[in-house]
Amino acid sequence: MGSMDSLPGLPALSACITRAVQDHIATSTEAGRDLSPLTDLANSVLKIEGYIAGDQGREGEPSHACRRIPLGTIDLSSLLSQINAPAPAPAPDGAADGVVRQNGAATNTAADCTPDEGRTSTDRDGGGSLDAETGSRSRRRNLRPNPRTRYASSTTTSDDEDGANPKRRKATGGLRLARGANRRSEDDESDAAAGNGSSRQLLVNAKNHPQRKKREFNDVRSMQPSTLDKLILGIWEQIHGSIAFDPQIVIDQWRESHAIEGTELITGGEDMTTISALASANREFNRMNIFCRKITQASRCCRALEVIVQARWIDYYEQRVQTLVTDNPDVSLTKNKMAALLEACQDFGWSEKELRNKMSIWKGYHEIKESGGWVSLVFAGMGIYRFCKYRVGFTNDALLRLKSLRSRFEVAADTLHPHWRELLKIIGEPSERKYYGHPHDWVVSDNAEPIPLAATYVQWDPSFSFEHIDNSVIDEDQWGPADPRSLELIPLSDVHFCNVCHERQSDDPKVNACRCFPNLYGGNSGPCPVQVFRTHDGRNNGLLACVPFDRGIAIGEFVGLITRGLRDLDVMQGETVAGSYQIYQGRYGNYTRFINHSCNPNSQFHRFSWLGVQRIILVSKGIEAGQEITVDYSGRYWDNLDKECLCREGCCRYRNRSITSGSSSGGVGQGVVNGMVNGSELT
Ligand SMILES: C[S@@+](CC[C@H](N)C(=O)[O-])C[C@H]1O[C@@H](n2cnc3c(N)ncnc32)[C@H](O)[C@@H]1O
Repeated sequence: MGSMDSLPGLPALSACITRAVQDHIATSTEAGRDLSPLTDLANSVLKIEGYIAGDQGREGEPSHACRRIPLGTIDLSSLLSQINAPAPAPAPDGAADGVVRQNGAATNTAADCTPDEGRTSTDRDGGGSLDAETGSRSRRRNLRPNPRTRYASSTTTSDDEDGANPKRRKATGGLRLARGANRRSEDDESDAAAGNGSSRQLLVNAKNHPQRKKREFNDVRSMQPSTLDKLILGIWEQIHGSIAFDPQIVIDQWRESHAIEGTELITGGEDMTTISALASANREFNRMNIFCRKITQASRCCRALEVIVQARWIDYYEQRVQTLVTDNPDVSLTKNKMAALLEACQDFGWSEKELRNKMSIWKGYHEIKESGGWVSLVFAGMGIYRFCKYRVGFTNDALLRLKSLRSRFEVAADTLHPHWRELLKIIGEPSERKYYGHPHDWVVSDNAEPIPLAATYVQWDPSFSFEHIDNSVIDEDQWGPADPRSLELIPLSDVHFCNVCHERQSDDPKVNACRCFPNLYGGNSGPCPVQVFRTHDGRNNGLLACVPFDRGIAIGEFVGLITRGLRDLDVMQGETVAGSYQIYQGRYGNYTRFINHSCNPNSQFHRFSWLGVQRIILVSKGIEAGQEITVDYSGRYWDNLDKECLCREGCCRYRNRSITSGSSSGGVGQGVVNGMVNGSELT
């Protein structure tokens, strides 16, 4: 019988099969499926063997011999015990983690499945125990117990959150939704404590929040997005990115580069010592950063210009062919095309082959423009070249998908980069801006024109208005200049440390060392890649993720008017040493106001302190690009809402309820009566 050594490739195959078994166990457990056939074998070892069909046998063996190939064994007891038992500390050699033994040797299964052979099992899966709330990809990774997941335990105390009492997490997964009686009684208790039985409240789950997955050096995503996905993600990232897109900068930069002393940085190039000397001085380094940023911006505009001109060239080429066909009706189409091509070759100074190669890519740009509009070309970034060169996934469906995104791209681009269309003037295309205001002043849908936000509320509130703000505003009539969210009655110091990572916090990026939620705090926040969208199922609007939000990433802070004493309006309620305060999003706030409820949500509210001030932030539990962002409003909210839940989850807790009176405003809760929905008590 052949040994694994003598059959190259089989260890990898074996590892893949083993991994499939592990995945099956993991996903079945998370989905709550019955694993009894396996658990009955909990003390056993699963042996995997294969046959090679039509195998001629090895030299010296009869050709009809059916060769059995040992593909390894899986220690079920170790695998199942990780799922069912409290998490042990990670074994340094991965031996406790679904180890596969092949011919006696312990082998790292995933490493064999992927090209990065050098990884140890500790490298690979570093974090996460089995967790019911994670997306399937993370679930697979989370087979390994993670000593860092103390927040996730349903038994953790608030001490845990401060890091004072780290406990191992229960394998049941603290992020699992508490359901039924337990959940309701928990809610009721908190209600009673707050003396707030009648308001609709969202629940901040203070005891745990989704932990960000630590990116490992060798982390390989098991499911790579398709090339079209990458292209689309690239467009969203460029639109929401930190680099301002303004074609004017190309011209300004050109002028500036000749006017300032640093001209030699781009024109001289004669000696690198000039650059080194400049960089060594702090001031000069700073200047160099700004210069470099401007050049990067300019280059991005130039690259966009190049792509749109090349796509436009295809239109001109086709027009030229048409003219030739009209002028030479007796000449075949192919010959007319060749004639047009050769004319162009002369002007370009390229060979026919060179031009044909380039044309095939430019035709790709042209097709993308026809579907996704100029906006998708302008913001596509470098990925577009590869997409058009290799045409992986460049199908009609892909083009239809781009078409459905076109107006969504335009809303984001027009509102975040108001001048981008100026580039289109150069190619003789209309350049008037279509969408004004804030990105979230528009409600988008696939395959339909965006509509103004106010139009989607007018049936409940004819005078609806909503101002988008980045930071909460203190209602001074109620609180004076003091911020009731402040965690210290008398501020002891101007220096603040994070109560999670214990690092220094500052709005100045040079001073800040807290990286807990870097997209929100620490000086480098940008526009959040989300859009308000039309739901068409009775929930009015909702919030859509344009890009993926990995588990543990903050989506946004719940901001609004910090006030108190509001009645019959829906508010988020907070609690600090100063007492109770309310965050009211009725007239101003941010995109967190548009998040709908789900009984199986993909985000959750979480308390965080920034610069000594309590914040309520929305943290992702793992959200894919294009998914609706949802949160669990909690029983306290639904107890006071005369409406059925439309989340359509199998585990829905608030559907088929008996509705007592007329539903609040018939739809969205932010109508005439309630002005704004939300409410939570921060206990
Ligand atoms: C914070 S708002 C969310 C945004 C809201 N859909 C809108 O268009 O403004 C909460 C309101 O949205 C509606 N809503 C949210 N989630 C829902 C759900 N799962 N089922 C039914 N209605 C929901 C309810 O009217 C609720 O009062």
